[in-house]
Amino acid sequence: MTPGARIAAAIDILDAITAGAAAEQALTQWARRSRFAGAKDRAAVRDHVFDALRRWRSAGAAGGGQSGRAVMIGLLREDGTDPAQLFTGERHAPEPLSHDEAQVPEPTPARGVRWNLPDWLLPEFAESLGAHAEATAQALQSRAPVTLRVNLRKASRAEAQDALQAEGILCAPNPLCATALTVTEGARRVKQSAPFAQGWIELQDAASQAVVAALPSGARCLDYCAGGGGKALAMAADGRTTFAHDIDAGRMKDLPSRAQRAGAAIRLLDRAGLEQERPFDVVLCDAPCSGSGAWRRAPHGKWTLTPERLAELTAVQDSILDTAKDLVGAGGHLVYATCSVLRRENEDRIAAFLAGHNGWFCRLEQRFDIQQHGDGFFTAHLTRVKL
Ligand SMILES: C[S@@+](CC[C@H](N)C(=O)[O-])C[C@H]1O[C@@H](n2cnc3c(N)ncnc32)[C@H](O)[C@@H]1O
Repeated sequence: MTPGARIAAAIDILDAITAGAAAEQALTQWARRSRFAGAKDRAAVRDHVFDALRRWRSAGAAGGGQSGRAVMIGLLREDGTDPAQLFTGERHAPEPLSHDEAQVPEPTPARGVRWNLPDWLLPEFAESLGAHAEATAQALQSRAPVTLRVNLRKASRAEAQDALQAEGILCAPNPLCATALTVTEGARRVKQSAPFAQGWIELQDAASQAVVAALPSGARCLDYCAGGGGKALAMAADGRTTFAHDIDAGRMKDLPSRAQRAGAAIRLLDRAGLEQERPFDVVLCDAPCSGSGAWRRAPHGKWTLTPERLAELTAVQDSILDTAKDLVGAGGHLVYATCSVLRRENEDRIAAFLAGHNGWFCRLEQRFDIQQHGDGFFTAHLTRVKL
């Protein structure tokens, strides 16, 4: 595909997203009907679409509208490319710019446009992040690093780095966690590499790894909201006896094969299994959240979150902590984590838990800022008082 044809594809996909499709679904549907597109084309189109979603408001302002076409025009302008060079109408490129489209709009000073967030979220960001609010909103406008977790049961970080380098995948140690490597070249080949096949590495954000590395000590650990099991795998690699649960067991379907690849033993527990196996020394609740700390990776979430949905999420978070606390033994720890930067999903939930439950104290609350090395995360350690 020509560069212009890739832009045209991105415009179609963005229009499908605006019409209500989920971003991944719109990309998959485009890929299915575009068999001619090679791996590089698909990657380039995906990058255009995700860049546009990260900067939807500012790109729309620079392109003079809210359509996929206007947003792509604006995105090119923001990146210093004259859109007329690519909007040629030739070889599947978008039609040339109209007279109106060729007029570059005056830059707007509106904060929601500069921060590329919906207006209702601006006070949430300001209250949650104070002096860091603007920098956080800015950080969400660029791509996230590709980060690996080295499985120290199989290889040291240096050994994994060398093995990846031998396959042309270059990495640098990530300062957020001793198990983390940031991929600097060859990220798209990671899943085909021998270190991946042999269970030496997993794809995992560095702050996510740091949350597990900071867990309180305790031999029997439960990942109560395990999902795909990224954190359970990290717990098991740390030598803990690891159990995994999720209200939606289907989300854990790949966990047994991932654990086998990693050489880890993880027991999946349903509700009855939880009753049999409790109490645990550490129960991690990596709760469902807005995902605002990871909106670089899933930028559509910025525009689909609503105040109502946020209120629903905080109710789910409270209920998860309330149920999971009963699985923790005396002197044990209930650990809360989200990949959100919003106070309402973080510190406020811990305050609400402590206000409603006697016999617990909070030993640690830690925020991880969105930055070059990792996503935004929050974790808190609640300890059950020994009677
Ligand atoms: C943020 S994701 C977990 C991601 C996972 N820990 C990882 O590191 O890959 C949250 C998970 O919580 C699960 N969940 C939602 N409500 C729950 C509940 N009441 N009890 C247990 N799990 C729940 C969801 O199905 C989802 O898989």
